[in-house]
Parts: sequence; structure tokens; C-alpha cells
Amino acid sequence: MPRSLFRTRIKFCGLTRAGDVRLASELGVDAVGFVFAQGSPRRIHAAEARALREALAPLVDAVAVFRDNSAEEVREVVRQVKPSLLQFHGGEDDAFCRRFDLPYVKAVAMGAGAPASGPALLAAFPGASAFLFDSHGGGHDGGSGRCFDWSALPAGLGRPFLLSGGLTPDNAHDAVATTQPWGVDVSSGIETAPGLKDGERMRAFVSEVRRADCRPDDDATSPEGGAR
Ligand SMILES: O=C(O)c1ccccc1NCC(=O)[C@H](O)[C@H](O)COP(=O)(O)O
Repeated sequence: MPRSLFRTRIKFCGLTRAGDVRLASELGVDAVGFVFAQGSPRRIHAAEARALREALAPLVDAVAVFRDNSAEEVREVVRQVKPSLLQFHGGEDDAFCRRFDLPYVKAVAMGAGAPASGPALLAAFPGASAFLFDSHGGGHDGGSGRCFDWSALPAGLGRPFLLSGGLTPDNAHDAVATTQPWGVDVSSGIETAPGLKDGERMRAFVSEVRRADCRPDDDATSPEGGAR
């Protein structure tokens, strides 16, 4: 597809307040993430996420984010929140991720150096709808606000990917222009404190991603729509 027609998808992650969910929808964000990982400062419970989901506009996805949660916990979230997508940030394998009959995104740890090759990731997670490259690993958690070396992104993935980890309004344009992802995922970079999003930073982030998308003279194509 010509880059001039391509729109980078945006996911805001770790939302905990209905007002932030409403503003994300108004800004045209494609998805919001609710974090259920134990120990996360952004962790909410299924009943809270269910209430937040009601603040979400139509055509905006709710993503449930897990890290080594039990199958019972995942099932309870699926039952109460009705997410359209699951995101797994821990040591879950493909069989576990597929158990819930919903599309899933597998987060790949870039914090401990270069990951497996693209084909090896796809072989390990053939059921993944997409991969999300984040800065966790090597002692760092998701939602850390840390960048990783974008040149270490694996090629030959054969699936769309989301770029994550330390994105902010200041680096969003470069991140999109450099890596041409299917989508971007941000948490700390649009916050005043963990879980509390900042309206101006949310606006600025979307605006910078759209600025990177808006390159009408660029007839370069996006291979497989953001797949590597
Ligand atoms: O956000 C968390 O606290 C979190 C904790 C444990 C596992 C995953 C978590 N977040 C997942 C996300 O998708 C974040 O948006 C992603 O890690 C990027 O975060 P940031 O670097 O702060 O933008």
C-alpha cells in the first residue's frame, strides 16, 4: 500500500479513568489498553475495566493486557469486559494465548537485547494477530517509559507489529518514520503519573503520529501493511 494512504494505528495503554477513555476516543485513537498484570501501578480489576469500557466510543477497541495471569483471571476479564483483543506480556505460549477464542497480540521483550528472528517468533506464536515490541526484559517491566534500539527489530515477521516502549510526543514522529509500524503503543509518555493520562500529551502524541503519516509526496510502499 502507498504510504500516503496508510494510517498508523494508535493504542493508548494503561488507562484507569473514564475521562481519559473518552478523550482517547475523541482523538481518534484505535484502541485503549486496560492492564491486569499483577504488580503494575496501572493494574485495574475486571469490574473497573467493565465500567471504563462503557466510556469507550463505538469502533474503538478495548485491549486486555496480561502478564502471566491465570487462565481463570483471563476468562473472568473476557466475560466481564468483553475486550476485542488480548495482549500477553509474560511467558505465555501460543497454546495459552489461543485458549480464549479472541485475537491476541504477543509482546516481545526487547530489553534484554535482540529477540529471536522474525520467522522464529512466528513459528513460536503462529496464532498471534500481531507482535508488540516493547522494552521489558532484562529486569525491566512493561510500561517502563524506556526506549529500545529500534534497529534491533526483527525482519521476516510476516505479521503486523506495534512499536512500543518509551514513546512520547517528542519521539513519536521519528519512531513512525523510522520503523513504519502497523501501530504504536504508548503509556508513560502521555502520563503525569502511572495510570493518569495527560490531555495535552495525548493530543500531542496523536498529532505527531499523524504528522509522520502525512507524507503525500512519499510514494514508498509499506510492506504487507506494517509487517516486517
Ligand atoms: O503498563 C504497565 O504497567 C504494564 C505492566 C506489566 C505488563 C505490561 C504493561 N504495559 C503494557 C503496555 O502495552 C505498555 O503500553 C507498554 O509497555 C509501553 O509502555 P511505555 O514504555 O510506558 O510507553
